[in-house]
Amino acid sequence: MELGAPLRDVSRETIDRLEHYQSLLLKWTDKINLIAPSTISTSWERHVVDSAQIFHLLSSGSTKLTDIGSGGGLPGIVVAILAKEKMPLLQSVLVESDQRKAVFLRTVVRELGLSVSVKADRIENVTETGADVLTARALAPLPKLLSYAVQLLKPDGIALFQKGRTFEDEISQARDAWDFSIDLYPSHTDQEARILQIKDIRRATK
Ligand SMILES: C[S@@+](CC[C@H](N)C(=O)[O-])C[C@H]1O[C@@H](n2cnc3c(N)ncnc32)[C@H](O)[C@@H]1O
Repeated sequence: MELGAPLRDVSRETIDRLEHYQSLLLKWTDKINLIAPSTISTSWERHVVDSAQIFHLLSSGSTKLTDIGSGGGLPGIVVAILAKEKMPLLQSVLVESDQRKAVFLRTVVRELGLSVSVKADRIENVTETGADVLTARALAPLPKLLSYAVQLLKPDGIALFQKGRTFEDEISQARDAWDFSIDLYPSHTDQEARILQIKDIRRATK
């Protein structure tokens, strides 16, 4: 197994936990389609390593992370596994409206002893606000993600969104309705993808 750059400096225990998570993900995917069948054979790189990149973009003082539309726990569970070793004060909330996926997420949290609570609800109903960091992967177009960000982040919080090749179009669309500052990071797992680090998000005043 190729660890990938985002996992080179982690302990054997953390790799064991990530492998345990991957095996649960593959086992449950048979029944509830947590990842696309076409990505099963490349799931380590495509999902685990891809999600681990997010951990390296957290600021060191982060204590409260919210991951929305977590699905099978990407990136939220992977980030929480890395945080268990490297950022033990980080507490995460994973928001997932599909009840079966929420059961899966709670199973992983229990088996791996992670500092994570799972909200089996729609993002729009979440009342825990004031997150330091908001993450989302494969959930919604950027303008929609920004509306979730203003709902859930503290004023100086940071959003980390993983986007594929449409990232430039999504950013320019979002500029119609939102003001924000953004930094783009390359993805280790997909040349065409970017990680969008966004802050100072406000509705645009026309
Ligand atoms: C395409 S999946 C992506 C899952 C995961 N983030 C990943 O990268 O594999 C989107 C997930 O978001 C959930 N979802 C979509 N809209 C939601 C909403 N409004 N509130 C909560 N969960 C939502 C869906 O149930 C689904 O599991």
